[in-house]
Amino acid sequence: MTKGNVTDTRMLIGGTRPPVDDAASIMVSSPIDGTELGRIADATDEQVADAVTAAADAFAGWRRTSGAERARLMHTLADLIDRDAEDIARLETSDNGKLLRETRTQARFAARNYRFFAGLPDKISGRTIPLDAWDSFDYTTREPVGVAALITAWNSPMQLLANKLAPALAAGCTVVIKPSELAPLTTLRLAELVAEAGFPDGVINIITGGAETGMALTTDARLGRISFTGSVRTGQAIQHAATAALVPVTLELGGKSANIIFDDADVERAVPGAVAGIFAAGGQTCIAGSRLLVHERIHDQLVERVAEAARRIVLGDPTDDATQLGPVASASQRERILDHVGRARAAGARLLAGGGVPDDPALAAGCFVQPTVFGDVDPHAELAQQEVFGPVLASHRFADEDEAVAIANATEFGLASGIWTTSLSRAHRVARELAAGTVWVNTYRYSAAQAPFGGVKKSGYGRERGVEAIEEYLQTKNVLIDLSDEVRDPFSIKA
Ligand SMILES: NC(=O)C1=CN([C@@H]2O[C@H](COP(=O)(O)OP(=O)(O)OC[C@H]3O[C@@H](n4cnc5c(N)ncnc54)[C@H](OP(=O)(O)O)[C@@H]3O)[C@@H](O)[C@H]2O)C=CC1
Ligand SMILES: CCCCCC/C=C/C(=O)O
Repeated sequence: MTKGNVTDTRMLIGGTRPPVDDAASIMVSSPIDGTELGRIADATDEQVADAVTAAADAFAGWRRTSGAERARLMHTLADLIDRDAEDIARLETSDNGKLLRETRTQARFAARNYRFFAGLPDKISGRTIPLDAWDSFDYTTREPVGVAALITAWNSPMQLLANKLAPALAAGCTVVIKPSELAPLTTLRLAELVAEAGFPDGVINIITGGAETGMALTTDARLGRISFTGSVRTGQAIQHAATAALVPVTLELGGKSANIIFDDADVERAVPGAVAGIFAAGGQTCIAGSRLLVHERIHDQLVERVAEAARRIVLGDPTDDATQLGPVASASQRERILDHVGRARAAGARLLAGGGVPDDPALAAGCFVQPTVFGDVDPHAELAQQEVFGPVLASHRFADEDEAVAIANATEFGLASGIWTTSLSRAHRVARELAAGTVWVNTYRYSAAQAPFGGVKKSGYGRERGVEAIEEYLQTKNVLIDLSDEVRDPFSIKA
C-alpha cells in the first residue's frame, strides 16, 4: 500500500519543532502489518508547561486579531487540508487501520468543519441590556476563555481534532493539542499546514506522549478549557483534576447506541442502516449502533439479514477500495474485543455471525476481527451494557414503542440513537423520549458540520460542531456603566 508521507514527527511548541530525543520517544506502528511508521517524542513535563506558556503568550495577540483575519487563516488551513487530503487520509489509515474511503471522507469533512467555523469569528457579539435605572448602560461581550487543551482519541484523529480546534480558533482561544500516542501522525502533519497557513507562533501547539503527558497538560491551572474525547475512565480522571483547578471541561466519551427498527420501517433501507451503524469504521467509533432493537414481528428475519450481510463483509487492506472492514487499531484492542465476544458466548448469547479472527492467512499479520452478530441478547447483559469499540452487534426484540424506549435508555450512556420507521408521528414521539445527544431518523452516522454533537449521561457533556460548539470556548463579560454624574453615598448601593 502507499503510505501517507511521514515527514516530521516533531512536536510544535511556540512555533519551534524540538528534535525527537530517541531515548525519550515512542514508536508508532501500523496495525495493518505492524511496520514502524516513525518515532514521536514522549514530552517531558517541562515541554508540556512550555507549550502552555507559548499558548498563553500568544493569546494576548490572537484575542485581539480581527474575526476576519482569524477566518482568513482558518479558510487557508481548510484549503491546505483539502489540497493534501489524499496524503492525510493515507497517513491516518496507515496509523490507525481505518478504511481509506473513511479517512478520505473524514479529511474532507475536517476541512469542511474549519470552513463552517471560519464563518463565525466576525459574528461573535454580546448584547445590550436595559436595566431598571434609566441613567445606566449595561452590555455584555463574549470573550475567549484563554488557552484550551484539546485531547483526542486514536480512532478518528483529524476529525476529532477539527471538532475542537475549529471552534476554539474561531472563538479566539489558543490551544495545546495532545493526540493519542497510538495514532498521532496526522495531527503532526497538521503542524506543517498550520505553519504554511501562517498562523502566528504559539496559537497552535502540539505535544505528544501517552497518559502522563495528558495528565501533565490537564493539571495545568493556566488552562481556560479542557476539551477531551476518549474513554469514560480517562474523562473521569480529567474531570477530577480539572475540578481541583476550577478549569471547565467538555467531555465526549463512549456510547452504547441503540439503532431501533420498527415493524413499519422500510426494511430495504434499515438493513444497510444497521450494518453501517456497527460495521462501518469497524465499530471503532463512539457513535457505533452496537445495539440493534427490532420489533418482535420482524426481529428474526431482519437480524438474519444483518447477520448474512456481516458474513459477506470483505475484510482486507484498508487502502483497497473493495475492502469493507479493515483491521482494528492494535493487537491489544483486538484482544479486548475478542474477550468481550468470549464472555458474551460464555454468558449464553446466541452467536449468529463471526465471533473470532478470520481464517484467511493473508490477514494473519493484521489485527483483524470478524464482523460479529449476537441475537436476542439480554438487555442487562454485559454485551448490552459495555462499549466494545469493535465490530460486534447485539440484537434485542421489543413488543411496542414503550419497551423499545425503555431498552434503548437502559444503559449508562447516551450518545447517539437511530429510529427506522415510516410513521412521522412515531419518529417524533420516540425521538423525544430517547436519552441521547443525537437521534437519527431513517439514517445512521449522518455527519454535518452544522449539527451539534455530544452526549448525555456517561457519554459526556458539552457540544461540538454547530454554532453551539463555539460557546464552549467563550465566556460572558458584563459591563455596567453609571451614566449619572452624581456622587453617591458609599453606604447606599444603586439598584
Ligand atoms: N464521544 C466521542 O466523540 C468519541 C469518544 N470516543 C471514545 O474514546 C474511547 C477510545 O479512545 P481511547 O484512546 O482508548 O481513550 P483514552 O481515554 O484512553 O484516551 C484518549 C486520549 O486521552 C489521553 N489520555 C489517556 N490517559 C489520560 C490521562 N490520565 N489524562 C489525560 N489524558 C489521558 C490518551 O493518550 P494516549 O492514547 O496517548 O494514552 C488519548 O490522547 C472510547 O471509549 C470511545 O467511545 C472516541 C471517539 C469519539
Ligand atoms: C454526528 C457524528 C459525529 C461524530 C463525531 C465524532 C466521532 C468520530 C468517530 O468516532 O469516528
